[in-house]
Amino acid sequence: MSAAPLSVSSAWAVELVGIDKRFGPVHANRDVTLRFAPASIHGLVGENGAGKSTLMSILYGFYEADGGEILVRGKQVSIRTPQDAIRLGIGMVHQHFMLVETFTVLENLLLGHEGGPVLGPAMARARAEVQALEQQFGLEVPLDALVSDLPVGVQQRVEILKALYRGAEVLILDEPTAVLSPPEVEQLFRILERLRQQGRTVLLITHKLKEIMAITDRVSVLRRGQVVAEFITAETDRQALADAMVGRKTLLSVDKAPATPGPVLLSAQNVNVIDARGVTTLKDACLNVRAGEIVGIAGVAGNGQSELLEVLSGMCRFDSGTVTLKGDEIGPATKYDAADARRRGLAHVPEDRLKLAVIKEFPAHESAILGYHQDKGLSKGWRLDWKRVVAKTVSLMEQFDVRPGNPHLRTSLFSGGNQQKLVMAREMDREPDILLVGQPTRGVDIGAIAFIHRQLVSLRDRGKAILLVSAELDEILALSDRILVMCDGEIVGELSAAEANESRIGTMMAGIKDTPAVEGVSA
Ligand SMILES: Nc1ncnc2c1ncn2[C@@H]1O[C@H](COP(=O)(O)OP(=O)(O)OP(=O)(O)O)[C@@H](O)[C@H]1O
Repeated sequence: MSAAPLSVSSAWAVELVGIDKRFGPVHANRDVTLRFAPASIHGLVGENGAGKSTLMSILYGFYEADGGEILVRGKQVSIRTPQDAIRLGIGMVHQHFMLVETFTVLENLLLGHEGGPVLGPAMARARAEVQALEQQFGLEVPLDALVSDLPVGVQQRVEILKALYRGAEVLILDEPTAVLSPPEVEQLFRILERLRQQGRTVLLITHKLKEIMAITDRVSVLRRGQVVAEFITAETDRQALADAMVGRKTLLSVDKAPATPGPVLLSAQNVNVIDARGVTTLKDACLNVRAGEIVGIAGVAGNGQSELLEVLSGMCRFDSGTVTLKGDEIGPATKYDAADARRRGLAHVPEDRLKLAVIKEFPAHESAILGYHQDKGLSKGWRLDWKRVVAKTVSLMEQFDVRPGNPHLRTSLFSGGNQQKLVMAREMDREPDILLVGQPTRGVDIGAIAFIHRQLVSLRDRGKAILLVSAELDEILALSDRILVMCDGEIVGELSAAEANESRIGTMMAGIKDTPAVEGVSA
């Protein structure tokens, strides 16, 4: 089934008119009217919980609206299921891909195909049709490879191709760049531009205003379920978008004084990690983090940053080398786990919030004390004192502006940004001497990002040592006093904040070594 030619009987590809949706007491979409043009990329921005995903889920048939109507190419339609949406030429690429990992790309593309299993000549025809689409949109994917063997950027291309193969004229992408490396983002943008040139409509949900400015034609801003602003992208800027999202003036840059570093509190010397397959995932890592400084680790995801954080936080063993925590040496044979790390004054905000930092199914007050159950202030005798736990959670929620401030609400019902603020509050509450923090603002809206950044700078200014791993170069550049760059399991270079810029870091991320400066990576 190749994509049908665009037949436009209206100036709009899709119109959402007066869409309303409630989840119990939450009014997720309030009388939303939005119109999307053919041959355009339309951005949708808003704070966590503003109602973007709900609106797109209504368009894709996951949820039914309580009120309002949807028009596709000028005709009123009823979309009750994703199959209805697909039949109307609407496709969606989710943040978490919906592919069968043990199938090949081609098998995934044909899965759920209306004609049932495709064999022999029909299979050859389907392959030819898919290849034609690949050509048309510049979407290269290895059709016979197993999905599980593909990098995340290629899996995403499979999802896009799948939607196009099912005839999508309108493609919804929910935070598509959250999991991509910078070169993968560039490649995705080239594909989206090709889609636009070929008359398709792309609806792009993202928290990254830079992406909105780079690629969209128009952008709509949602706040508390309502459309509060619409812009032609060329006529606006990031600041205006940020202000509309938050509803007040927002500081986009991080306000910080130069660091005054003290003694080294955390160091690694020639640390190596060899994984179960015998691959060295962390090679001879050497670094120092001093009191009163933020050291940022830049790199394309999967180049050893996660292993480095896991070793330093006691979550993963290392095979050789030494870690020194406030003067105490830790070797591969030393007993050192996450609880030991905490006792020694090291706190850790893990990269994978949902897997490692909270328990989704538990109420917020249980996630808010995870790892700190044995604190004397939380127990009565040998049992946890739940009243104190709840009171502690309420206080953390107040300090870190966690919304809603309900300690009994299930953790999974908070937005990503609010879950992250809860984790940051928990880890910073004990004034750790050393904080390891991985991807602190992934999936987090700009209001919460500004808040989290301020907290990190203030911790630094209180003389603490912070090691920050982030896939966001802007974040690394905004926060770090020194920057180390990792590639292929190695720290390939170091730059001071003054020397660092995107292009220099980008070159190092590609594995081209730079001369160590200031502290020296092997210092
Ligand atoms: N299935 C659901 N049940 C109950 N409440 C929900 C459900 N889905 C969303 N909500 C609530 O509806 C509101 C809008 O959520 P939505 O996910 O649409 O926001 P968003 O703008 O996409 O946020 P984010 O940027 O965090 O993804 C939030 O308050 C959210 O908690």
